[in-house]
Amino acid sequence: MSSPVVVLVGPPGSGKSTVGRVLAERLGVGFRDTDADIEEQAGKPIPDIFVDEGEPHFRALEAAAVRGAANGHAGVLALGGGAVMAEPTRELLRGLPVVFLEVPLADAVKRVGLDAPRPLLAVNPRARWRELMEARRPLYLEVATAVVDTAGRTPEQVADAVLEALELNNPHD
Ligand SMILES: Nc1ncnc2c1ncn2[C@@H]1O[C@H](COP(=O)(O)OP(=O)(O)OP(=O)(O)O)[C@@H](O)[C@H]1O
Ligand SMILES: O=C(O)C1=C[C@@H](O)[C@@H](O)[C@H](O)C1
Ligand SMILES: [Mg+2]
Repeated sequence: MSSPVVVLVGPPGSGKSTVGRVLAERLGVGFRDTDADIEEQAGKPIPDIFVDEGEPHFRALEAAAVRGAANGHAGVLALGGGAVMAEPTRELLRGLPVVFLEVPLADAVKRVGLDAPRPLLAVNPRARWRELMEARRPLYLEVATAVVDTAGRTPEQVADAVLEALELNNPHD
């Protein structure tokens, strides 16, 4: 069974999806994003899943999506921001090259404010983001084999730092 060459974890706005695509292109491998897998399977956007079926249902779909991708996808894999909250998911990630993309609150709020709606950050995004990070930071650190700071870096620079952290060959060097 094939497994990912890089798994990206981190909070909303850390750039997992954006950097993941850059990394996949650099490495010449495929890219998968569990958020996209869930939307495809459910046939609707994530905010609609939260509204129609609730967060617990979304988390169950997410755990299944990570299981599928961690056991069959040989490229770059980006996880949803909350995927690491599930213990079975953290267990699955053990032994895989997992990079925690760090981002300070100010940058994250700037970034996610410009992007698609995120149900957990719909109200009072700054306070919510801080709360999420407090609960999740230890979990991101638990699964990570490397931590990369994204502050003040473009997605391309973050991709370079990820390759360096994992000692993977960067075709751009
Ligand atoms: N290093 C960066 N510098 C500036 N903007 C960035 C950077 N990385 C990502 N962005 C922008 O931030 C927004 C959020 O990025 P992205 O969707 O990749 O985050 P994510 O970590 O996948 O979030 P989620 O957990 O919600 O899936 C996008 O608009 C993206 O273009
Ligand atoms: O941080 C979170 O809990 C989430 C992040 C997104 O990637 C999506 O998975 C969803 O919006 C939930
Ligand atoms: Mg994403």
